Amino acid sequence: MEHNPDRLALPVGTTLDRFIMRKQEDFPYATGELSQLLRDIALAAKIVNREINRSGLIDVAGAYGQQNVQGEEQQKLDVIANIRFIRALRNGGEVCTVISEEEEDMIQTGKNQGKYVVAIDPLDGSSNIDVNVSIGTIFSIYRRQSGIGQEGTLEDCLQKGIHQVAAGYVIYGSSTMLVYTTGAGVNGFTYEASLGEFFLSHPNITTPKTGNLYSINEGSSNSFTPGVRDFVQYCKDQNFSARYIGSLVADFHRNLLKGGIYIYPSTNKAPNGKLRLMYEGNALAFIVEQAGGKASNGAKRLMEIEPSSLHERCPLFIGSTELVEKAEEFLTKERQAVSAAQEA
Ligand SMILES: O=P(O)(O)OC[C@H]1O[C@](O)(COP(=O)(O)O)[C@@H](O)[C@@H]1O
Ligand SMILES: [Mg+2]
Ligand SMILES: [Mg+2]
Repeated sequence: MEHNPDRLALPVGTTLDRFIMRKQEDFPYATGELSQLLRDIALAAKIVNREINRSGLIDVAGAYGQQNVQGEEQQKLDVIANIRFIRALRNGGEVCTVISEEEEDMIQTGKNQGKYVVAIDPLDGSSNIDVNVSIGTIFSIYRRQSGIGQEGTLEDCLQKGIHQVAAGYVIYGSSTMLVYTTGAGVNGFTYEASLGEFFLSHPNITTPKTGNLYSINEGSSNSFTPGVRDFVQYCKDQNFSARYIGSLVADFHRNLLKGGIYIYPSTNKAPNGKLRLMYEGNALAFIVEQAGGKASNGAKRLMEIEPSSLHERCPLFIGSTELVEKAEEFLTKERQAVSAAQEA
């Protein structure tokens, strides 16, 4: 944000609700359901924000004692956030079906008139909850393909990222922000807890074409493929800074604003990487592209991957266009070397 010495004297500004309403006025034939859906998500985000803020004081921190569908240890806040977002989406009435990282199957809201399907990672970076480090929520919104009046179908849920009508994330950090796109740029809103409102703080976010930050879990470097290893070496040769929080939302948000690349590659342990296409990858890919950046699985545009299951994983290379393209160059060389070896 540009420094403005008068800023402190200014009123806080445009609320998220007013911003959504103004955008709605740009589309007089739109019915307002998507706008209402974004408001429902913002409401759930405020509730989850409250739970996170006081998690050290009341019994909502720590392990829940069960594993989710991915075989990962659930934290109490994973479960709470999942309940809160699903409840808000069900009560809102615009959504027929929700898919969540925390749920094995589709969740039918019972609102069969709803035109939309939502994919959500209710709490991202949950290993950072107990240590007061930034965590987040990630969501994608799709228009249903099946006819109104019945439950949403698997086909409604398994759409390519390019079909998202909106996507966003909430970062619960040193301040709480909601960042979203409906395909006409990216805007960020900062939460003012005493007023209970998100205010427009980062209008028209654009990401730098390049940057000097690289974010990858180098603890797994023994199982990186040669292309990834070479790209990481390239980053070091350029004297880039390594930054890795371990909460995708927080790592992504920093790089979006400052320029850089985030990588979660395929490794020996996780041949398709760790991140989930439907709950994490596609939403951030839509946002980064709308901000002028790029997202890829190393071989193709992430949003063009045809999903085949709700919880499928994908390698992720996301951030400043020049850096993602550079990483893709190294991966292309790796693939060429593999096929040359196979032919020999
Ligand atoms: O510890 P690792 O393997 O680097 O994993 C960190 C990544 O895993 C995740 O925590 C997965 O998200 P969840 O907390 O939603 O399961 C990402 O947010 C994060 O970037
Ligand atoms: Mg996550
Ligand atoms: Mg999660």
